[in-house]
Parts: sequence; structure tokens; C-alpha cells
Amino acid sequence: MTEPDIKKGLAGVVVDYTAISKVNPETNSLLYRGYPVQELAATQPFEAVAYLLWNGELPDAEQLAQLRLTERAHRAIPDDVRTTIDLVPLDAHPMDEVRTAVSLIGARDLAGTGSVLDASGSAEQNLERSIRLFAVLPAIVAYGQRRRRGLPPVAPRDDLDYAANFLWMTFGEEADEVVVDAFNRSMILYGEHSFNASTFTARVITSTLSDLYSAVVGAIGALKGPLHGGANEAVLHIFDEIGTADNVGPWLDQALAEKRKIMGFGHRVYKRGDSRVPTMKAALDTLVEHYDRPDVAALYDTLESEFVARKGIYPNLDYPSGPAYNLIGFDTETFTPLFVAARVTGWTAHIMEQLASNALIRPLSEYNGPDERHIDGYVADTAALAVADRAEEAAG
Ligand SMILES: CC(=O)SCCNC(=O)CCNC(=O)[C@H](O)C(C)(C)COP(=O)(O)OP(=O)(O)OC[C@H]1O[C@@H](n2cnc3c(N)ncnc32)[C@H](O)[C@@H]1OP(=O)(O)O
Ligand SMILES: O=C([O-])CC(=O)C(=O)O
Repeated sequence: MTEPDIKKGLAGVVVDYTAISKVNPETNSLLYRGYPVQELAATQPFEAVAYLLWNGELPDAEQLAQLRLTERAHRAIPDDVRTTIDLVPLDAHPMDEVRTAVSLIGARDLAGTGSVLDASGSAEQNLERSIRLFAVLPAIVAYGQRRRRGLPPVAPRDDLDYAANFLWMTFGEEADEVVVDAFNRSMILYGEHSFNASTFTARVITSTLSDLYSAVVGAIGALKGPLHGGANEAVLHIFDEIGTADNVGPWLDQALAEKRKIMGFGHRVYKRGDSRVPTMKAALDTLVEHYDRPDVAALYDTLESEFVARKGIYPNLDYPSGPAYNLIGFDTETFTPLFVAARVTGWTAHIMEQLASNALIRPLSEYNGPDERHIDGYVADTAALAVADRAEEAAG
């Protein structure tokens, strides 16, 4: 018997086409609908990039104004969603809170829409649902951080763009331009990354013709893990453990001796560095300067250079974004929910792409459990045996 060629973790397996983004490990580049992500981060508001991911083209002035109008109209958390968030224990992880909120939003939105046969919705409905989720997620994330700090919610501001309003709702004060700019860039860089684990999860769920909200809830669950989105939070835990740049050497010796994974390093696709890191590192540098925190830069640089020198494994996007979000003032547990707020654009673009050319995603497995065996005293069901015999006959 020939051994099946199993690709553990689907490593290296190409499972479908996508026109949404191109990750190129050869050139360390990332394109969203053809545009290099660095160019988008340097020139666009996140709303325009969301439009690009969903529609395939950047918006003109009128299209952007229209999207902003809709986004602003759906920024506030509905009262029953806020009440439900309040039921989530304060010491639960905020990813559980965000997942619960999206689940309720989905149930409300789909209530009365009919049987499961209608679940997947039309392209138009799914675009509207995507925009509404994109619009409300910042308020959910901001409210989560504030409620854990014992602070009242802050209402959204119609006169602020997405990034500035997100920071306003979180901190209750207008952020400086340099902070808004760094945050906007991080959202763009986190927006989309082809068939990563959470996006693939969303596509698997969508492929059964389930609904967009179920797919996003599943994707949130996949993103929470520390091997994926949870790593941005994990980077800060590592920074806290190490303390200062002087401790990096001994800390790393011990961590590697214990065979620990160093969070924020390594990537399934990029093996010579993540295309997004230089842009996010530049944004982190502006924050280091703005907040006058050279100690953060020293720790960052020392851990990076020591780990690369020892293992030849490079940082991924979570490495610079973790300390950047920390400097802005987000609590460590809020980092992965920020990733959700950004990646909902990519997830929903993929959900719509999957539906437009769907095939149920159902791979095969090779059984390696016990050989066939039987329950003592079981008397075979003759009807079932007859079916099995017929199947054997038909198979020749
Ligand atoms: C936005 C994102 O989601 S980016 C990813 C965020 N995740 C992280 O930062 C978590 C830390 N990184 C990792 O765990 C891995 O690099 C992954 C999961 C991201 C990619 O993993 P894979 O492609 O499956 O590679 P794999 O885990 O097999 O690593 C290959 C080798 O490099 C080692 N390695 C990879 N990353 C790390 C790391 N961060 N620290 C220590 N060793 C590492 C592995 O131990 C393995 O060594 P071995 O061959 O001696 O067993
Ligand atoms: O592509 C991946 O596997 C993980 C990643 O970097 C992302 O989702 O942004």
C-alpha cells in the first residue's frame, strides 16, 4: 500500500484561487487587489482599503463619502448587544466578548429570514452586513476595554474618521495626528492576508452555505489562538517578562533551552521576513518618538537581533504591532480584538468571494485507528448486512 502524501497543517497546499490579496514570500511582498500594502498604508484611510478589499477597486471621492456615511450611521452598539456584553464576565478574555457580540448581532440581523436554505444571503446583503460589522466592531472593542477599566462608554463622533473615532471611543479624548496615523496604518496592515487560518475558517464555514455572521464568529475563534492573532498580545507578555533590553540574552537562553516559542516570530508563508513588518516598525518608531520611550525600541531591537542571530527566524506583523498598541494605551488583552476589527474586512471579502464560486470544503483523511472490531454479543442487523453486500457487489 502506498503511503498517502499528507500535508500536515495543509502546509504548501494551494486550495483555491483568490483575487483579494497576494502574499509573495519570494519578494516579501503583499498586494491587496494588486496594490502594494505599503502604498495603501502610506496614502489611504482604512475605510478606503476596506472598500478596495470588498469591491476590487479603490473608491472615488463620492464612493468613499457614501461608505463613510453608512459606516458612521452604524457605529453605535445597539442596546441589547451592550446588555449582552455586560453579561460576559469581566475577567473573560475580550476575544470571547467580541465573539459573543458578533454572534448576537448575527442572530438579531438574521431573525425572521427563513430556513437555513436562505442563510447565505445575496451578494448585496452580505456587503451590507460586512459594512455594518466593520462599523460597529470599534465600539465593541472600545467598550470592552472601558468596561474592564470601570469607565463609562464613549459615544462615537460623526466628525471623525474611522481610526480617529476608534481611539476617541476607547480613550475619551482626541488622539494626536501621529497616533491616528500609526493606528490607521496598523489597521490597513492587519486587514487581509490570503488563506491564513482564520480566513480559511471563515471560508470553510461559508462553503456549507452558512451565514456571514457564523463565518465571522468562527474566524474570531481561530484568530484568538497564540499561533495566529493571539500572538500580538503574547508579544507584550514576553516584553513584560523580559523587562529591559539588558535581560534579553539570559532570558532568551532560558526560553530556548525550555524549547519555548518566541511569540511574534516566524510565519508559515514568509521565511525571510514578513512584508508588513518594515511599515509597522516605522509606525512603531514614530510612536516611540512621540511618547519618548527609547526603552521600548531598545528591547524590541535587542530581542529581534538576538533571536534572528540564534535561530534565523524573523518577526511577523504581531511583533511591532504589540508594542505599538501598548504605547497607544490599549490594554494587552485588547490587542487581538483590534486585529478582529481590522481583519473583518478581509474575512468578509473572502466570504463573498467563496460564495461567488462555492465548492463545499471537505478534504480527506487517512485512517490510522484500530482495525475493524466488533461489540461482543452483537447480532448483526441483516438489513444493514444486505446493504453492505450490495455495495460490495456494485464495487465489483
Ligand atoms: C499575524 C499572524 O498570525 S503571524 C503568526 C503569529 N504567530 C506567532 O508569532 C507565534 C510564534 N510563531 C510560531 O509558532 C510559528 O512560527 C508559526 C506557527 C507562526 C508558523 O509555524 P510553521 O510554519 O508551522 O513552522 P513551525 O512551527 O513548524 O516551525 C519550524 C521550526 O521553526 C521553529 N520556530 C518557528 N517559529 C518559532 C518561534 N516563534 N520561536 C521558536 N521557534 C520557532 C519551530 O520550533 C520549528 O523548529 P523545529 O523544526 O526544530 O521543530
Ligand atoms: O498569513 C498567516 O498565516 C498569518 C498572518 O500573517 C495573518 O493572518 O495576517
